[in-house]
Amino acid sequence: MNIIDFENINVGYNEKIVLKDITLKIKENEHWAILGANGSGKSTLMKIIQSELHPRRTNKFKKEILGKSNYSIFELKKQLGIITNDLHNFFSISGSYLSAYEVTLSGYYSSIGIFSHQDFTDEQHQKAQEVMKFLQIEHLKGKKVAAMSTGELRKCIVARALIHEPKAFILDEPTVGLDIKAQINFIAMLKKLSKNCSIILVTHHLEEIFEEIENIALIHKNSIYKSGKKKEILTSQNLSEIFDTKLHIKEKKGRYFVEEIG
Ligand SMILES: Nc1ncnc2c1ncn2[C@@H]1O[C@H](COP(=O)(O)OP(=O)(O)OP(=O)(O)O)[C@@H](O)[C@H]1O
Repeated sequence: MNIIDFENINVGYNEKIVLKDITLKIKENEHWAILGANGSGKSTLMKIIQSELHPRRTNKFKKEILGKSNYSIFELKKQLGIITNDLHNFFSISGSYLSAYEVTLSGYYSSIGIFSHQDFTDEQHQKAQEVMKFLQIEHLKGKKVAAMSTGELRKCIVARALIHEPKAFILDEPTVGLDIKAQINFIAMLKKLSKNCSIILVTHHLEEIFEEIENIALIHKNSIYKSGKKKEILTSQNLSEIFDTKLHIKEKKGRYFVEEIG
C-alpha cells in the first residue's frame, strides 16, 4: 500500500498557487526527508497530506492517502502520527495543566485534554503506559506540560500519536527548539520508530537524515525539484541550486553534512 500517491496536485492560499503539479508516491515502510528553502512549500505539502488543505480542482489530479481518495479525517489522523510545531504550541497554550500521561491518553480522542465524558478502558490505560515506556518517558508521567522542556513535550506528543500505532509519522521540523543533546535523542527515537512505520520528515538539518531515510524530495520554485534515492538527490549541486548558495555536501557512514559554504 502507498502512504501517499499524489499526481498533478496544485494547491495554494487564496489566489496564490504555492505548490504546482506535485507528483509524489511514498510507499508503506519507506522513509522520506523533505528539504527546501524557507517558504518553498514544505509545510503546505504536509498540510495536504493531513487534509488540512485541499488541491485546486482546476486540473485532473490524483490524491490518495493510505490507498483511499475518500476518508474520514478523524480516522486518517489516527493512522498518521502528525507532529507539528502548531500542535506543540497548541498544547503549550491550551493544555498546560495536563500531565504527560494525560497528553498521551488524549490521543484516543484526538483531543487537547481529557474530559469527563471520555471513557478509557483498562487496555487503553495499559497501552498509554506501554507507549511511554517505549519512548522512555515514564519518568514524566505526572509532570505538567507547563513544567516541561520543549523536548519533553515534543516526546509526549509523539507518545500521543503512537497510541494508535500509526502507519506513518509526518513530522514538520520536529527538532525546532531542541538543544543538541535533545535533538540527537529525538532523532534516535525516530530511528526506533522507523522500524514499525514510515517516517516523513521535513527538516532543514541534513544531519537529521538518519541512515534508514533512503528517499528525499527537494522542493524548489513551487514544485518538486527532484525526488528519489538519497545518494542521487543529496548532492552539492542539487542543494546549492535549491538553497541558492554554493554548498559542499559530504557523506560519512550514511549520514550527510554541509562541509563548506561558498
Ligand atoms: N495561511 C497562509 N496564507 C497565505 N499564504 C501562506 C499561508 N501559509 C503559508 N503561506 C505561503 O505559502 C508559501 C509556502 O509556505 P510553507 O509554510 O509551506 O513553506 P515552508 O517550506 O514550510 O517554509 P519554512 O521552511 O519557512 O517553514 C510561502 O510563500 C508562505 O508565505
